[in-house]
Amino acid sequence: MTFLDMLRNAGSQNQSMLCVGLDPEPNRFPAAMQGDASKIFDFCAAIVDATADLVNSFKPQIAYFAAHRAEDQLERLMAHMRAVAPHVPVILDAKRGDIGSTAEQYAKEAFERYGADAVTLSPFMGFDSVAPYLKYEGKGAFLLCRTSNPGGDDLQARTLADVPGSPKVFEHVAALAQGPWNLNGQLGLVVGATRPHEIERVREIAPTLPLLIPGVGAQGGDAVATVKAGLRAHGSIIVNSSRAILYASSGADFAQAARAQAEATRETLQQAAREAQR
Ligand SMILES: O=c1ccn([C@@H]2O[C@H](COP(=O)(O)O)[C@@H](O)[C@H]2O)c(=O)[nH]1
Repeated sequence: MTFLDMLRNAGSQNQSMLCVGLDPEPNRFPAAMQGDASKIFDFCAAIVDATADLVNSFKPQIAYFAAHRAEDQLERLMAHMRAVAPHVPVILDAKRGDIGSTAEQYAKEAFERYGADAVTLSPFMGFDSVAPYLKYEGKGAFLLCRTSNPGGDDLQARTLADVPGSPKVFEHVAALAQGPWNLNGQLGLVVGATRPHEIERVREIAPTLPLLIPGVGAQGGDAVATVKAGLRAHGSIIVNSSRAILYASSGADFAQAARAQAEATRETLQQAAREAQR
């Protein structure tokens, strides 16, 4: 089954646009595990088990594993997600971008080593840095377009004077992903929930692409405005929240608290979708 099929199925089975982000920081684990990087798998698996029926996807962020030499735990977690929630796609947040020969290795890492269903990529090095991922049939690739961080303005909001219509950089990325770069319909875009007006703009340019939208929760993005902007066209949306769910409680009840927070966030998103459809 392709990434897009899985996303559609999980979204309708779980009635959800929510993606739970897996950004494990051992210093924020509950007392019995605190500071212990060998517990990364246990912590994340408990979150996955508690939320698998509430999400349309999971998004492990690879830096949180690699920083603790815990790639083996990420491999175990990928296998665990496949076992307990085979219908839920997993987006590996790696934000890779490199020359073609190196990109081939990164693609192998994401899709063969970790068995991800989709990956995040930086488009900054151009199409030949993206193409190796598209050789993996049915896998998804999300290009950074208009990111949630303040520094996203530094380059993404600049104007490209030598491209017809003088688009901003993020508009050009959206147009490339909707058009010439999207050879087999595998591309999506990353757009921050902190920028609902620009989600609208991206939707005008890229009406059919799936949008991965981080920034609700800890970064303060507007979940309701995000859904209304993202659902203006036909593509699906994946609204990520990581820390607000993972660390909803610092106690032994962290998994139950994560479930409650995920449930509330899912309901906020669904309610916004209902209002948008009125
Ligand atoms: O523009 C972007 C692209 C990616 N991210 C990633 O999403 C999560 C957000 O975590 P929160 O705890 O919900 O803030 C994190 O993994 C980022 O690396 C992003 O925030 N913005």
